[in-house]
Amino acid sequence: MFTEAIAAFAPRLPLAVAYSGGADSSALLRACAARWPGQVHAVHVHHGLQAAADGFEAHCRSTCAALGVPLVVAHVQARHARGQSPEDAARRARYAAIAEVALREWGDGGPRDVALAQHADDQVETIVLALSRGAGLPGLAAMPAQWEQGGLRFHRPLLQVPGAALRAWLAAQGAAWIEDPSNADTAYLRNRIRAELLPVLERLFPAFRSTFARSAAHAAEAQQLLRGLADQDLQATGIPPAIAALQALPRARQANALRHWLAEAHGTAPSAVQLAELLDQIDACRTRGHRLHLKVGAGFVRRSGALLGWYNPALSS
Ligand SMILES: Nc1ncnc2c1ncn2[C@@H]1O[C@H](COP(=O)(O)OP(=O)(O)OP(=O)(O)O)[C@@H](O)[C@H]1O
Repeated sequence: MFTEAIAAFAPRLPLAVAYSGGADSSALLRACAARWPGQVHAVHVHHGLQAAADGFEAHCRSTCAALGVPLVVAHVQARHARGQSPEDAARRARYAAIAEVALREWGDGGPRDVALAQHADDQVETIVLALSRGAGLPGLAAMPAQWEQGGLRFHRPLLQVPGAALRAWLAAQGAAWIEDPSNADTAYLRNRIRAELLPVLERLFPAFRSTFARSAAHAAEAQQLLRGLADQDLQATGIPPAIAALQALPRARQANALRHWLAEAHGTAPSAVQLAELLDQIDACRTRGHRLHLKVGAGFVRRSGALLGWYNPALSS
């Protein structure tokens, strides 16, 4: 399964592999370096978060030297904002650091494609986590196999490969990797899902990796349609949206348009309760003197004349 996934992977060359030193990215790096000799780079992100980070970097340096793969190390200090998980903050900081390395170190003729080693088990964990917090379609769509950011194209070529297949391949190569101690830390829900839930799913639904992935793909497709609809509706309502134009839309379309407006213009997301309250208020807002002022996401939505507006008092002071 792993070798088939590598054979089917068709990035632009040269290619960079995001290499943590862990099992998954070690397998990806070795397989890519063997498939495209002299055309593969590695990038390692040193997280100031863990005491062990220096050891990870040293391991990556010696492996890359042995493989003849040029390695760049980027240092980040990921701090998470309130309401953001430390893992999310680390992930965002990591992708931004990789994009910066690409600009600074690789330059013209250097890699523009970057491969990440998330696999089918990671995808299932992402879907289960999304379900557990009542996520909508964007969350259920889970991780995309490809996206663009900072002028780079990121790929996840292993999303159909079970984690065990990667480790089996690596062990057969006699290759060493680092076991990140935080992967066994049961304080992280993701690790408990991996250790406790995945074995049960395996027993009850042996095809769960591919069926869950299919559901995620359906969600991603539906989300694309909703995005298109929100774009159309926001063209009609304007940005920020006019209250009367919102009222002309069915409630579910108002909700969809409002979610997109808040996410794209303000980087914030309403809770289900906040959105329901906002929709009720918009519906009730039929007279000139009607006030509207509600906590929404990380700030407030208020009426300003014929329009809605969003502000965050912490940012505007
Ligand atoms: N410190 C890092 N430097 C570079 N790339 C990283 C780093 N951490 C993670 N990645 C990339 O992001 C992918 C997903 O990261 P995640 O933290 O979910 O997995 P991981 O447990 O670190 O994976 P691996 O077994 O490859 O170490 C990794 O497979 C790797 O390609």
